[in-house]
Amino acid sequence: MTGPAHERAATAAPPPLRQTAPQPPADATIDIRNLVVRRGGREVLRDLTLRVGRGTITGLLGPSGCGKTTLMRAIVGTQIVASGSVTVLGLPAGSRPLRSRVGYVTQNPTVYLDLSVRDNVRYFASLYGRSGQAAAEAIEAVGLTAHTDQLTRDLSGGELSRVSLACALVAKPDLLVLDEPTVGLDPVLRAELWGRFADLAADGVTLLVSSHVMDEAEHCGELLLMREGLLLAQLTPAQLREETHESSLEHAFLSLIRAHESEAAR
Ligand SMILES: Nc1ncnc2c1ncn2[C@@H]1O[C@H](COP(=O)(O)OP(=O)(O)OP(=O)(O)O)[C@@H](O)[C@H]1O
Repeated sequence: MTGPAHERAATAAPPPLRQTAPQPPADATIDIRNLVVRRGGREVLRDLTLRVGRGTITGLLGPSGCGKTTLMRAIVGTQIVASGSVTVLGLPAGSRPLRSRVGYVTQNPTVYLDLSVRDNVRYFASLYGRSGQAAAEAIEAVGLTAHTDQLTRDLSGGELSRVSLACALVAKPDLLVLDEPTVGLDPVLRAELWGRFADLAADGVTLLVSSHVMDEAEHCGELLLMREGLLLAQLTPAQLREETHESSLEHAFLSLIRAHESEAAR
């Protein structure tokens, strides 16, 4: 989006960052300092500083175009950054040793359409030295056991994205970055996936999950709330409700945005 209003928004000095959630320890899984990213000649991430602790589920929330995917790309090391630092598991984002330790599932499923579900997941298993049994477990975890022998080209959109997720899960990464993993899933499957994410976090896996649906925020231990390339707040769902005096997380986020806008206008 271009235009005078947006250009003004991109150059206005951001109000102070609100970070009310308990700060994770120094050995945070993700440690970002003063990150600036430009795309198409525009600052799409504007001086972001945040830390994400190990074994947590962090929800990355904000309206379409606010920079969620760009931030995830910076974390997995596929985004050129203009300035600032992104450290993952103690190493610079994108460095070679992180390749097997960081899983990234994009919004566009990246699977081989001419292979079955099993063969896709087994292929990724072999890349990471995992067994056929691990592949079967990953397929089970995403609820696709009944489709194991089906060619992926014959799957529905939601099923296809779950194959991508299984391919990431089979590597048993320390950090799993998921871009809108529940889009197109029915409520039962959504609940099951969030249950699975909770199990992974309990095992020490760190999950960063983006969504633009605020009711997903309920499943997260902590939230990163973004708007127009800025991090508005890092806090828990309970803190968001408390700060805004709103019981619905959707209303709470809107209230936070309004408070931020009036702060910026002053
Ligand atoms: N390749 C590109 N070239 C120029 N600008 C881009 C490019 N990709 C993204 N942008 C812009 O960067 C901004 C952030 O995009 P990003 O995809 O990170 O947003 P998002 O929050 O993930 O959106 P959504 O929820 O719709 O996926 C948007 O304004 C977008 O138009």
